[in-house]
Amino acid sequence: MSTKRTVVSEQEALLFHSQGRPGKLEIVATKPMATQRDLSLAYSPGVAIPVHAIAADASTAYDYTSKGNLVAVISNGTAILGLGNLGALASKPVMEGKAVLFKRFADVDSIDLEVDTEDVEEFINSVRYLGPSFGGINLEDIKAPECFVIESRLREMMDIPVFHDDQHGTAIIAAAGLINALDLTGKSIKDIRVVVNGAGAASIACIELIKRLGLPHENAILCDSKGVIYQGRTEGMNQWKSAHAVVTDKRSLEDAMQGADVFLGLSVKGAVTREMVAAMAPQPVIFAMANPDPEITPEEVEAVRSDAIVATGRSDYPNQVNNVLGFPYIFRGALDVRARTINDEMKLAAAHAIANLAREDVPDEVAAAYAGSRPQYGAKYIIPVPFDPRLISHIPPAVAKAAMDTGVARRPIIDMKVYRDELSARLDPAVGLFQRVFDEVRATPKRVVFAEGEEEKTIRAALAFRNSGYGTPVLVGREERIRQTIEDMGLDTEAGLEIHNARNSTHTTRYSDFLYARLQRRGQLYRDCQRLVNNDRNIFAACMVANGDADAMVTGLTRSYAASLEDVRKVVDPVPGSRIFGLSVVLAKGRTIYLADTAVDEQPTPQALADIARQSADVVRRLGHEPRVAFLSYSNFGNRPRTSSTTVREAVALLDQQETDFEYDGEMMADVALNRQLMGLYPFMRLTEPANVLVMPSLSTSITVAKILKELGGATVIGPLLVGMSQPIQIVPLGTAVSDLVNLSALTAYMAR
Ligand SMILES: NC(=O)C1=CN([C@@H]2O[C@H](COP(=O)(O)OP(=O)(O)OC[C@H]3O[C@@H](n4cnc5c(N)ncnc54)[C@H](OP(=O)(O)O)[C@@H]3O)[C@@H](O)[C@H]2O)C=CC1
Ligand SMILES: CC(=O)C(=O)O
Ligand SMILES: [Mg+2]
Repeated sequence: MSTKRTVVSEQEALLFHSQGRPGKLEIVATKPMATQRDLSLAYSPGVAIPVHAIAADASTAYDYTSKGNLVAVISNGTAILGLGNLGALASKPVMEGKAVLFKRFADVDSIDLEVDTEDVEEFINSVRYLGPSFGGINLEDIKAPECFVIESRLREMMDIPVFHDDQHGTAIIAAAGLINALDLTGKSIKDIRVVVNGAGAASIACIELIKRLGLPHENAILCDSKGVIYQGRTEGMNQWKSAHAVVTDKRSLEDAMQGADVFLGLSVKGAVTREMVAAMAPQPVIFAMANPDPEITPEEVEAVRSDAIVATGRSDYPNQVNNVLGFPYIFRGALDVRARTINDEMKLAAAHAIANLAREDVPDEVAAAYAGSRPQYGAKYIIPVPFDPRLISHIPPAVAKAAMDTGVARRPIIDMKVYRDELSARLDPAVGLFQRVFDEVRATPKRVVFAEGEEEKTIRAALAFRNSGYGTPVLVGREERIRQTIEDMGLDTEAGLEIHNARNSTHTTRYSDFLYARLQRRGQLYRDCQRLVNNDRNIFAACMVANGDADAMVTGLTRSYAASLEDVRKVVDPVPGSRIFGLSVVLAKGRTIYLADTAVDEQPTPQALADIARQSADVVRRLGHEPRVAFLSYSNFGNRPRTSSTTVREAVALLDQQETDFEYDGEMMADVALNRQLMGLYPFMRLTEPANVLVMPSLSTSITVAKILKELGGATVIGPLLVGMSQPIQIVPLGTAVSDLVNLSALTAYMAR
């Protein structure tokens, strides 16, 4: 529930998709392919053995291939979101998107397949023979009524789950939201009057599931582009619409909305007016779920009804009723029991699991996923957000259990508690961490000054910073030049950006006075200070922060780290008693590891290493991790004592003499620090879990390690964060990419809170 709306521009969306490797997906091998032997095992001749095994017993395909964790997202693009029939190829970004959401939220591997036909038989024939490849089929954005025929025929033909997400995924989430909305308004499903706008894939499935929950047939009115679906209507009808036709004299959506308790919109943008909402019953429930733009916005509803419970399909309003809350977890549960199908019992189990989760108290670590504001079950929180880390351990077990209870599970789960723990462990904790940090920045936006304001990369980062709702970017540079660059790049307007030209700023006298007071006894005349403020953008930007005109600063794209640091140090001091150093954040293999010092001290003394450990532990805690510090060297606990390992040992001994509130130990090698089994070789080790903070013996080691991890290890390396300054100021490495610059700016803003 972000308090600030995230706006993405068209350019950003295109750049996001085109940058680096085009698209959002790649395929990665799970086995080594390095040697002749690997090749002999993976391919001929070794591969013949699993071939024979599978031919003899089909169920072993789940053991020897990726089938059991692989879902195909298949579309023909005839109903892409609410954008209409734009064809198979145009649907690919959405299908790739669904595939990556499968991975991100439930660790399900997924591939998109776009089938270029609108013919029902051709489509069915393209999919029906693909069963051996996959553990499940997620049909997507196929328009009604063809989708009903396609899904039901494929369900009959295939022995794996075939699930049209726009139908059932949406129905499950809408049902979960409705269960809670009715609970909150004290209305019974037996008594309410429901209007559904749209009579396509999503709407028909929603109304069917809600009727299964107890809504009487005659209490629901469906509308489509021709108005109310009444008994006897002939225009634009089909058997699925007819099944929900009622006897009524209402003919338009406007008529139907009179006195209705619930509105479910699965149609198109702007289909509902304020007048229609005003005419609804007290405490109306309005789910305007058309994507990307709802039938009516929450602001418009709010203008006429303060007693409504409102949901949309979007992530930037409270109550996101979107099938992303369901499909990753529903398939996770179905795959884990090797289900033959996803039946109604499994769908209802998922709906209840989601509804129940919203009623549970939100623990501290989960509150973090909610943009700093702890959600409380109520009108603005009827349903969990997609980033709620509890979804993975709540929904799949409910789905799996229902599959087992209804006899469609081919491999029952023996111990649900163990299964739940395994599910939680599947999520990458780093993603959650940064989501939390960035959400908190959005909740308390900051003014961040970008010293190198004329650089194209800086401008892009500043616009992304603004669009992400992190705060107001302040660019230092010449206005004309910056405006021209923005125009040349074909980018958005500069609205929401501030530009300060150091040469004609009204602040320069104040900053020169400030700088002179600091530097007069360091050999600088007043006019030297004036020149620095006027000419050096790092000095000007740092003065803005030091004088309270900005909350934080970012620089470094165009100068060496050391030169930028030297500039900044003229204006800002370290925190008294603290040391200045760099802390890099490494995200790799689902782990977050912090490396220090990656920026400043070439050959730290034992005291410096001890200080770096202590200060790193503080920062890591502020970022939401419990620090476990390993002092690294080329030896383990004195087994090869030389000068450099002795320095590290002395650092540990120094910390031993101080009062500390975090785990640390050393010296040790990196593999011992990170690998639980190897840790076991040293039973006296004081770390209870593998380390997450690695204090490196020297600058050259730490920077080398960070660079190798990034280039060869596939790790994301953020930073280094500059630690120990009395103001939140960050220096990025030369040539940093725009996305890293945005991440570091957001982290800087976070540190400024
Ligand atoms: N929030 C979520 O999770 C989800 C949202 N959706 C959204 O629901 C919408 C429909 O998707 P889907 O069911 O897959 O698409 P379909 O093409 O299957 O159905 C679209 C339906 O909308 C109706 N419609 C179109 N224009 C209007 C109008 N002005 N007034 C009333 N009804 C209208 C069509 O009427 P007719 O039959 O007369 O042509 C049709 O019944 C999309 O906006 C989609 O983004 C879908 C899935 C999930
Ligand atoms: C969310 C989704 O699947 C849709 O709008 O089509
Ligand atoms: Mg869809």
